Amino acid sequence: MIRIENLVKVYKDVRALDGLNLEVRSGQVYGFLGPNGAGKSTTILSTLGLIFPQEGRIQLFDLEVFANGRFNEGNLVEAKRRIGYMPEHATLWEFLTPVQTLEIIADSFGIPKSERENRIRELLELVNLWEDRDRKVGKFSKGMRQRLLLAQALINDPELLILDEPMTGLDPTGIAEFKDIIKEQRKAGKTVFFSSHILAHVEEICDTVGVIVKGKLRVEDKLDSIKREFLRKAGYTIVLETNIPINFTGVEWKVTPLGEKKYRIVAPEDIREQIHDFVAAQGAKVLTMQIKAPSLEEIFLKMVE
Ligand SMILES: Nc1ncnc2c1ncn2[C@@H]1O[C@H](COP(=O)(O)OP(=O)(O)OP(=O)(O)O)[C@@H](O)[C@H]1O
Repeated sequence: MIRIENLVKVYKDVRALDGLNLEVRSGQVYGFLGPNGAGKSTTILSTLGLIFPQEGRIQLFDLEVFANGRFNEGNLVEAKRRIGYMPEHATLWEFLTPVQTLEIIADSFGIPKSERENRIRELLELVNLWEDRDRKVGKFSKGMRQRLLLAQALINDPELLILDEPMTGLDPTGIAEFKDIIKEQRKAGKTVFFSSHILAHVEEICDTVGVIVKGKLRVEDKLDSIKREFLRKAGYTIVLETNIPINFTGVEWKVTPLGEKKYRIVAPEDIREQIHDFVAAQGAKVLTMQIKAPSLEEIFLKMVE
């Protein structure tokens, strides 16, 4: 649905995108993670033709929208008809109600009046704002505003949703509600690409995560695979009983004698195989084994280091 190759965007003296490669496939919920200033908004704005990158290639669906330093306007317009976009800093008309807001957006997409009423009701029910349909948006909480912005992004029944930091500033209830709506979208067969600088936002809902750091994609994988990979780098503490003094040299293990025949081994990586070999060769016994797996937050921090 989105294919980005070697994208470069330089703002004056800042190289915001430094040869970015990224691919979002049909039906995926893709979490685009990265610390503040990593280049997430720049990627999204480039993808939608809202800013001009200098180099690289962007394809949306099967349409080439950017190549050789220029946008293909025809392809871009065609692609954008099939996309729903929620910007990071969007404004709402404070004196209008959700229904009035969506009527204006529906008109801008040329949705016929006969379909408009049903479509708006359907969307407001989906984002849990139907009960508030006649209240002024100016009185809405951050969570309600974000849900209304999402309803706006969905007005044209898009195949691909692009959401820039949609959960930032929401409280835990707001985040849970927003995640539920995204899960519904996935069930309905939509592809969702959303950015965040908070790892917890991508948990439970993303199939794939891409991590951008300083304008480059550092990791692109399934969340489970990323977790597994880091589990191999977890800390291991094993207590062994053995008649033979342990003397592992040349490895980063810390061996501490714990009284007669007992040793504690602390290692910063998965040493189960080596311990197994030692136990098999020496007839030693494993008394306890602890694995200190890094939390997702620690994994993320390691990736962006
Ligand atoms: N219009 C601009 N002019 C100059 N520099 C810019 C402009 N927009 C962004 N930048 C710089 O480009 C880099 C990437 O910014 P971008 O907004 O894409 O990051 P981000 O990952 O979306 O960050 P955040 O999570 O804070 O929104 C940053 O160093 C930023 O300061």
